[in-house]
Amino acid sequence: MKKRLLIVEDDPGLQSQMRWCFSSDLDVDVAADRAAALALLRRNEPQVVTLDLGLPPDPGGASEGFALLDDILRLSPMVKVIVVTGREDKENAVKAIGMGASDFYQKPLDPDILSFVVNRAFRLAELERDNRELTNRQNGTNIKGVVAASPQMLSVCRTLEKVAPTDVTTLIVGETGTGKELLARALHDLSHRADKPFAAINCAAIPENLLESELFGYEKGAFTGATQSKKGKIESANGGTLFLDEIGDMPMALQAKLLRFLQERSVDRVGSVKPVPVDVRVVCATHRNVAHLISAGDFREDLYYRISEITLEVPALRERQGDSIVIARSLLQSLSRQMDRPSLSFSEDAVQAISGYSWPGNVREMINKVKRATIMAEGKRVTAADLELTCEGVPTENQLNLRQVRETAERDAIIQALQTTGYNMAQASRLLGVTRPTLYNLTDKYRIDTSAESVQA
Ligand SMILES: Nc1ncnc2c1ncn2[C@@H]1O[C@H](COP(=O)(O)OP(=O)(O)OP(=O)(O)O)[C@@H](O)[C@H]1O
Repeated sequence: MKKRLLIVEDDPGLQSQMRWCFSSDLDVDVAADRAAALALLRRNEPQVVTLDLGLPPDPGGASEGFALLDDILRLSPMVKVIVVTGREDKENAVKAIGMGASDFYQKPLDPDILSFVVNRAFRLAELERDNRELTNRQNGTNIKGVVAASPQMLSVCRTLEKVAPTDVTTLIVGETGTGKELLARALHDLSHRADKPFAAINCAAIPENLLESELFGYEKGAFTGATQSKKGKIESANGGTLFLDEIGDMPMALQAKLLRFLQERSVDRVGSVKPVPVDVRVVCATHRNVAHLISAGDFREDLYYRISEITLEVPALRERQGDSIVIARSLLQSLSRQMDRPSLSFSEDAVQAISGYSWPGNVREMINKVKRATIMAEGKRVTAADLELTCEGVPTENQLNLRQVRETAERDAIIQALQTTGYNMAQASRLLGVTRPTLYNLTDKYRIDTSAESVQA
């Protein structure tokens, strides 16, 4: 693939110096403002962008540059953005890196150093692309209970498999119903602690005054009604894994006590002054935005750093290409077996509705809908109406360009056709109105695994 660089710079002198610096090795585009930069990003899909933060209408400040950085990373998260700042402008450089820029470069322009920084960014983009392709090629997951076929979820599963054998404190974040608890259990099951207890507690479901004694336990006489001593969840997980669900909802006072436990690895039961040493691996989960909680003063930053030695971000179901139909099929199979209605399958309109729907309640919502449909279906086919579904589209402003829209639609249609025909290439190619060789070319192009066995339940 040809290397393409987008230079965003409003100073005509610097524009031509930079163009001169790179045009012998790279395809170079130059934009002087945000609108032109976004148009070139959509049209030419550069792998690397150099971005001068001081752009019109705020050439002396950085507001327009930051807004553009945000746009670029939203539209094309894999692009490497090198932020170009003034000589003394360390603060903005740090802020840009925090937002997701991959590097920064300080003026005045030194062609050798800038070339070095730009080449390094191209190398990084290339390595990441190779890595993504490798991940896409290895389809399927062996994690018990997790059904996944999308590159996004498979990548989460691979990270989980690497993290599980270690004792690092792991934070799992993701919308409600995405499978955070399922993954927390998988972390335990794949660890050396698997034959020891997995103790889970939902910090949002227990009233504040009870949560402390539930977590830390209490001594006899610690409060009215404490007729005998009781171990808390932390102690009962000894040797195993403690799962703190909805950690974002933990009251401030308890956050301090939890932090102390994480630092000292011993618990103080309520009403006791003798700490009890405990060996647990801690996994936390939340559907809330912890950064927002911290800035609102509702979550301790020091505790956040303690619990997030590794963070697993579970994508929403709508962001996982091809997963919705694979999970729906697996659910239909198990639920119809449970309800004694075997051999149910989805009709064509149901398959389309499942793929087109945005699943705001993620897998949990899907379980409810498939359960309902299993009860309601009249024949052997479950229809979109049984699922109470209608189709939705992706908002245009979140799509990079027409090519991306076309390719996403093409990939989804191929996956759907393969799934509908049980991965029969001849039938799928007829359904899609293309020849078999064309279908093989397309599955190669999109790295779609054509063997049904690769999609595991
Ligand atoms: N990839 C998956 N494959 C199969 N089942 C799944 C998958 N992800 C989630 N589930 C199922 O969906 C349901 C909800 O999952 P889970 O409780 O783990 O979500 P959660 O993110 O912890 O939700 P919440 O934030 O509301 O606590 C569970 O029954 C779980 O087994």
